[in-house]
Amino acid sequence: MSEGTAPAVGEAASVADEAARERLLYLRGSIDNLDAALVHLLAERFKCTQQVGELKARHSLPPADPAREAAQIARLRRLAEDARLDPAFAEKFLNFIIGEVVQHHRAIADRAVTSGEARAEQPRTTAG
Ligand SMILES: O=C(O)C(=O)C[C@]1(C(=O)O)C=C[C@@H](O)C=C1
Repeated sequence: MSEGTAPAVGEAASVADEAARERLLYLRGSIDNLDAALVHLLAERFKCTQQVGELKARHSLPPADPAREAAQIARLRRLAEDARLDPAFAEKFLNFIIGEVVQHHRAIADRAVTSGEARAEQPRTTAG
């Protein structure tokens, strides 16, 4: 800005541009931190579901549990509403993750069957 005079129109615009650029950088820093947190949270979730998949395969339990999924979706929609997040988006996001988990569960179950690790069905008794 030239000293002792009002800023020229172009100068004022470039000061505003500079402030906008700084704000954008600041917000992008937060977005990067949040994306990193999401990756870590998802990694922890998949560590748990990996163990669930192995447990289910060992005990010949079905990979998907629609009743559990319905309860999770209803809960997440409520949480999203409270947090002012679009519940339809929350549902789509959870369905996307669960779809991936079920695929992993199926792959684990297939491997368990091939390697003979899956627990064989209990033979039916004739008595009773
Ligand atoms: O809780 C289970 O039974 C899981 O296998 C985990 C999970 C999930 O990702 O939350 C995945 C598949 C099921 O249909 C339900 C839930």
